[in-house]
Amino acid sequence: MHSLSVSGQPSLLCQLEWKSLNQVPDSHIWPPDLLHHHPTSNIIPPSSSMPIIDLTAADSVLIPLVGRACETWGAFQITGHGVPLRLLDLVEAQTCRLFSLPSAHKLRAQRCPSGGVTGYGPALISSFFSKLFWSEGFTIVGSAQEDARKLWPNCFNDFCSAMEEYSKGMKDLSRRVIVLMLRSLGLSEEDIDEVGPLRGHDEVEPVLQLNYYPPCPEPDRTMGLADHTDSSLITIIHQSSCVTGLQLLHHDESDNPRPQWVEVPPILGALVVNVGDLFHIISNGRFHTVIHRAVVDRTWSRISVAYFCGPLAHFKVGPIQKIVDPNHGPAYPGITWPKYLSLKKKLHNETLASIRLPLAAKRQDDEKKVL
Ligand SMILES: C=C1C[C@]23C[C@H]1CC[C@H]2[C@@]12CCC[C@@](C)(C(=O)O1)[C@H]2[C@@H]3C(=O)O
Ligand SMILES: O=C(O)CCC(=O)C(=O)O
Ligand SMILES: [Fe+2]
Repeated sequence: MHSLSVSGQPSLLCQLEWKSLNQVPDSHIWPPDLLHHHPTSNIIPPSSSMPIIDLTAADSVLIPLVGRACETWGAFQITGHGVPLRLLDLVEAQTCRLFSLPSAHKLRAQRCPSGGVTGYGPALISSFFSKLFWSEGFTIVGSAQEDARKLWPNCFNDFCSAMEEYSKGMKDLSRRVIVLMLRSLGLSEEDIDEVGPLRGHDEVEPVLQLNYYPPCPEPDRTMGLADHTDSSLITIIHQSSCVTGLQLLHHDESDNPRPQWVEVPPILGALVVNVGDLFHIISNGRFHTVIHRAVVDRTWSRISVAYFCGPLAHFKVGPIQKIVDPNHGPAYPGITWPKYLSLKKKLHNETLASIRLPLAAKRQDDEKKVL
């Protein structure tokens, strides 16, 4: 997927020696208005909690559960997914090994400042903010070999084989989850083969984002990873099992008129599935693309490994015709993943709104007015 390019990241990497700091430097202090909008403390316990779905159940049980989770939360945790704990521990250990390297060493694999996607650096969305994130990232598109060689010229293999095995596991799992999601929209197995975004799934280059959030002396003054939606169809996240950090913005319509940040509790061996922007598009807006962020902890560091599952680069993703209500028409045009990403690098959280089509009913009204 070399056609993916997200540029505009800060060329100067402010690489901190996190451990030496006993307060947050100005470069990482987030303005109170941004933090005020989304306070990191005072999280009201939600009246319902995020769905946890055990994939060992029968498909007939899973399909409605998955559908409801995607419509109401845009995210859910999965257990019984078949990815062995050994593999989750392995990928976490290799991620830990990478981020434990000395700063100067990690910078050898720095993401190319003029528009690179792969390599070491702040998360790509960091270019939208004047303050830096309390985190480090490492992005792998396809093979990790080139960058891993720069980090460990003589022993890059352990890292690469862990990432490869993990990506393979995630690829199979993402297919399974996507099929359940499509079935919940009313598509049959045959429909999925015909129209589904899974065409060429095996050839899609895996995208992995490794995130490291060091302990922070003043966690309420900074941000690990600011609120965003993922561009993918779905993202599968493994988070370290003892520290909370991932939060979802959830709108609990029954009780609370305002959306609230809800913590995603780490559960040993469970994985988090996020609905991304592209699935929101193919479901014609029925599935909720979830706004999420990561906050940091005073005492503990945290690691997460996110697998972004998207369609083949040339595949145009648009609302699936069979599920579009003819009275309203499609809410979005067809778009490829690389095209969507290039818009996202300019518009960030406004991207979906920028391509949304007026409702067919409204279009007809407007057309009548012109006549
Ligand atoms: C395939 C993808 C998806 C990307 C861009 C590109 C490679 C890295 C991904 C992330 C990972 C971190 C959050 C995010 C928001 C970011 O800053 O970089 C993601 C972004 C997206 O989902 O838009
Ligand atoms: O650290 C986390 O749990 C979230 C990571 C994330 O949202 C991402 O990589 O896109
Ligand atoms: Fe994300």
